[in-house]
Amino acid sequence: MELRTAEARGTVPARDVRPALALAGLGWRVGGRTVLDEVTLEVGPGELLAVIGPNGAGKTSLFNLISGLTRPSGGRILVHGRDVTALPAHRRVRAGLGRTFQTSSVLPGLTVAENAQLAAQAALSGPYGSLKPWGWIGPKARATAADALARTRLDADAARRAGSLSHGGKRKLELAILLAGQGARPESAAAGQVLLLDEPMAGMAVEEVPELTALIREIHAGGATILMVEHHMEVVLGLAERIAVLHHGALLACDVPEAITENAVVREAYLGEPL
Ligand SMILES: Nc1ncnc2c1ncn2[C@@H]1O[C@H](COP(=O)(O)OP(=O)(O)OP(=O)(O)O)[C@@H](O)[C@H]1O
Repeated sequence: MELRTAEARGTVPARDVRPALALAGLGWRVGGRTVLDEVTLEVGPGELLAVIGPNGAGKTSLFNLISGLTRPSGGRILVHGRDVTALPAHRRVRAGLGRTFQTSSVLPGLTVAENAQLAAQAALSGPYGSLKPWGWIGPKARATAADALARTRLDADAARRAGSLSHGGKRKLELAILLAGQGARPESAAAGQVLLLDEPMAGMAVEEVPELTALIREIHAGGATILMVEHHMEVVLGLAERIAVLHHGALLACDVPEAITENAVVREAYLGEPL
């Protein structure tokens, strides 16, 4: 007897089941050492998936591979079904893949608005720039940046020098820069943004954590697919729909938060550290 799913029988509407981001057997070897070992993971459209793991597990290396800063030794990376493994970082950004960095990428001497505007204009101009002089900001970039600052509640600080913001403020500006760069591209908005957030809570004062958490929740609720590396377990458990656990470069588990916190192998990997 032929077994067919309800979707194949046409009793439920067909939906786009392509993952927003798919990693297939992704590996990275450097200096004779396997830093990442055949990582296979799918992030669904609009999903928020957190990657956790002890120090040195390979989380940043994984982000570097996905964003195109380093090339994998093996495996493939697909964004909305498109193979981006061979694309340079700026072409991946055009495919809808944006990233924040663990270390602040904010330009401290510029104003908050200028930081966001430059990101938007760079996205609009492409990797080789336009014929306009450096620093030229067009009306579309201004509007996109203003929208990103409003979404990150930085509009009141637009005229401030970015360097004068608190650490939390700088992390918010990083998010605004990411949103401004992505928002400037209608093609990536249509396809759905895939945002890689590298330890957004790193170095944050305790009182600043809830606001940034709420901001990430809002960006996610707006439709973005988010892959987030984060050590702060309260934030991870509060935001993530699924949690992937990396250990010694291999994917130990990937499941809903309740299953991960109960997982004995995961607990063992953390050597008794609280999850
Ligand atoms: N360019 C490199 N050359 C050699 N080894 C590297 C390189 N980059 C990373 N590694 C090693 O790969 C391992 C994983 O590092 P990675 O920074 O990805 O871990 P992580 O999970 O992000 O750690 P943390 O939580 O401390 O940021 C570490 O042992 C690191 O020393």
